[in-house]
Amino acid sequence: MSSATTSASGGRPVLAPPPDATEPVRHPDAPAPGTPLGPHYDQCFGCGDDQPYGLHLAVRAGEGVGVTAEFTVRPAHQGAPGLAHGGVLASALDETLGSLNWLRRVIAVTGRLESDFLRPVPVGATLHLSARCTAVAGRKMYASAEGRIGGPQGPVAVRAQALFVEVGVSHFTSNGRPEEIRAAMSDPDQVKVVRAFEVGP
Ligand SMILES: CCCCCCCC/C=C\CCCCCCCC(=O)SCCNC(=O)CCNC(=O)[C@H](O)C(C)(C)COP(=O)(O)OP(=O)(O)OC[C@H]1O[C@@H](n2cnc3c(N)ncnc32)[C@H](O)[C@@H]1OP(=O)(O)O
Repeated sequence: MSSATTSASGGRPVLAPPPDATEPVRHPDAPAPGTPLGPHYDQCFGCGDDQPYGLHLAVRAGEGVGVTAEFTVRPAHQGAPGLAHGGVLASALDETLGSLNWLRRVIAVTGRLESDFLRPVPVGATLHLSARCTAVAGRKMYASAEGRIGGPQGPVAVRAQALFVEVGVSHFTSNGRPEEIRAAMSDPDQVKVVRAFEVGP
């Protein structure tokens, strides 16, 4: 019987890139460091402007295949009184990590996300996030992220390692609820986002 940490990788620790992994490549048209990436979908819980209880994460391109982001914890994000819910913090890490794929112009979804919660994060605190892609192997993208509180140089409160898997647009059109897919396809801004991915490197 395979262990929980090796089951999806044929015996290899799942978040360690395989020997044939390569360095991530930043797409030539990736936005300059410091540029806001903007939401990939206005209803996204992580980055969407139209999600009232969402994280409204503001992600910016960094150097190489790296990003930074800020997320301010609101009362809707509590787990214990006055403290952020761990699942919400994991969502902030997931969204930040997911946005790395925009710099590669690859559509990818989270396959595995491992999170460490090192310090409690109070309501009102801003989590200063940074993420970078560490390796690519075929459709798999390996990445890590951390979130600091009290300022960009403050102590690390959360961190994560993740594996994203490249997918086509059909991942969404075949699996998403038809009414949201129809609405997204009739939104010219959303179609622009999809086209940008489809041009590819
Ligand atoms: C107009 C309408 C369209 C709109 C489009 C808008 C564009 C928007 C742009 C961007 C959106 C991005 C959204 C970001 C949001 C933040 C990120 C999220 O939260 S995403 C949601 C959570 N994640 C999922 O829901 C995935 C659910 N899982 C799956 O769908 C599949 O399991 C999937 C795609 C991950 C893999 O399935 P397979 O059948 O394609 O491929 P297999 O062969 O199973 O895996 C490929 C390789 O990956 C490894 N792998 C897969 N899962 C693994 C795991 N959990 N752990 C370790 N390795 C894993 C496998 O071992 C395999 O490796 P080997 O090639 O054999 O070496």
